[in-house]
Amino acid sequence: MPPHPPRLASPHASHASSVLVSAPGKVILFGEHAVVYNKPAIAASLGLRSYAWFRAQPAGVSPSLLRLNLPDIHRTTIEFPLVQLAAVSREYYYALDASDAMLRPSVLLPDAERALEPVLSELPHSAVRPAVLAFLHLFLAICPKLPALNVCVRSELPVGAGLGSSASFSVAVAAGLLALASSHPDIDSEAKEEVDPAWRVNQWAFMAEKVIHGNPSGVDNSLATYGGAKIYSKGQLESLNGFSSLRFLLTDTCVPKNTKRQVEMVRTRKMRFPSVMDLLIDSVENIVKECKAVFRDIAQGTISQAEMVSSMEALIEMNHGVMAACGVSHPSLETVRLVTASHGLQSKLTGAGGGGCALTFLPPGTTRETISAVATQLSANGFKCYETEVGGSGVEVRTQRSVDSGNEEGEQVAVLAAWEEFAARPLVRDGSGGGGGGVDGLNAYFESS
Ligand SMILES: Nc1ncnc2c1ncn2[C@@H]1O[C@H](COP(=O)(O)OP(=O)(O)O)[C@@H](O)[C@H]1O
Ligand SMILES: C[C@@](O)(CCOP(=O)(O)O)CC(=O)O
Ligand SMILES: [Mg+2]
Repeated sequence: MPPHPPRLASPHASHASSVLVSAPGKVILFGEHAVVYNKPAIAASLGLRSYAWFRAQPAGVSPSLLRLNLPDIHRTTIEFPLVQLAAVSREYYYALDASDAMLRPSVLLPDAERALEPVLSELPHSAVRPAVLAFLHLFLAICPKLPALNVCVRSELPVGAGLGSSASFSVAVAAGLLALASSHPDIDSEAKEEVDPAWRVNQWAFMAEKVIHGNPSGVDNSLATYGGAKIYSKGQLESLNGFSSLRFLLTDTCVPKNTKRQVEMVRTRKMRFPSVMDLLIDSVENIVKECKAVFRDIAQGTISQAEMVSSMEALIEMNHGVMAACGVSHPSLETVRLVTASHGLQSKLTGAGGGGCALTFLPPGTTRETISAVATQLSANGFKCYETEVGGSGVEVRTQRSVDSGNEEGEQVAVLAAWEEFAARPLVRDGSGGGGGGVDGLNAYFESS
């Protein structure tokens, strides 16, 4: 650990790069909550993504700042003068457990969190604190030279709805900071070590998820990092052929839920009634095994499509029932189930439950008319429907072309305009937008890395 406050990066280094990262949300088909107890879960990345744009602070700005723009959570903008961060950082680094804390992903220990308290005390909303604390932990640990940055994170995902917005936020932030750290000659950090970059992103994102969730299983950040349609079990991912060809409707009940609270609730019930809860959790494991067998059988041609559909529907119904028994359903989720069942479609909660999203299985051949009729009825209940692909790419990191060098003034202006648009895009839950507005225009300025 550095025994003294870190040396700040030279504030306006001309080689400072900007980075645009995107990471998907996820949908859990089977296994939420049980996965916290080391049971397997079946999950896939979603077509809805979070985008984090990191820009080096323009030359001439004083004082040097970390400016964090999080419009999706109460339109938050926070500025941390770097001298203020440097002042708290001595305690923070001291409190990190290992002497090589910067060399490997490290959990935010209570003393390190306490050290950050002076810069956190005035955060207005409860949703803001975990996100900012997670960001600061990664920023200080990954970039100990404290570069001056503007950071904006936007999401196509509804926040707090069971689609893994916290994990896609965590993965995007981890990947962006690691990319900056490895490309910035003024920032010496672990990023120069020879470790699989995706592994490192995933591990740091897991640390951020711990700040936000308390006790995450790791399934969400793993899917947001690696993408695809997978079985997740004890930190390992296994591809699951057949899953990504299935279609689902996602319904956000717009009832806010908090994953940390939901996970704690299940733990409390498990401590109170272990003999009951252990069986429920084991039964989720068996549902996952049955689902895996269905995918195997359909791939081998030993069951018909109709048999596959009827098995999936039964498993969805059973998994939801078990989750309800664990105490994590909600009247709004039961309404989704009733509405979709009246059209012959099965639904279950997805994610932490207690509100948030339900997933409805759309068997092959479900007509457009049926989907529209269901969506219309769900909307009439105040819910919001998403039809989205599953199994797409994981985290993507793109670095900005040489506009930071100051040679291309016109392009600088255009990038700034794109930034403003990116930050001002309407919120998903406003019902007024979402879906990538302000992101498409950025493609011209970034290249894959
Ligand atoms: N785009 C975002 N910007 C800032 N913070 C975010 C964003 N997305 C998620 N978060 C953080 O994650 C929390 C929601 O996490 P969680 O309760 O796990 O719900 P979810 O099911 O969406 O992951 C938010 O309260 C916030 O702290
Ligand atoms: C309930 C849980 O299984 C999934 C939570 O997902 P989400 O935050 O509701 O998107 C918790 C976890 O796996 O860490
Ligand atoms: Mg979450």
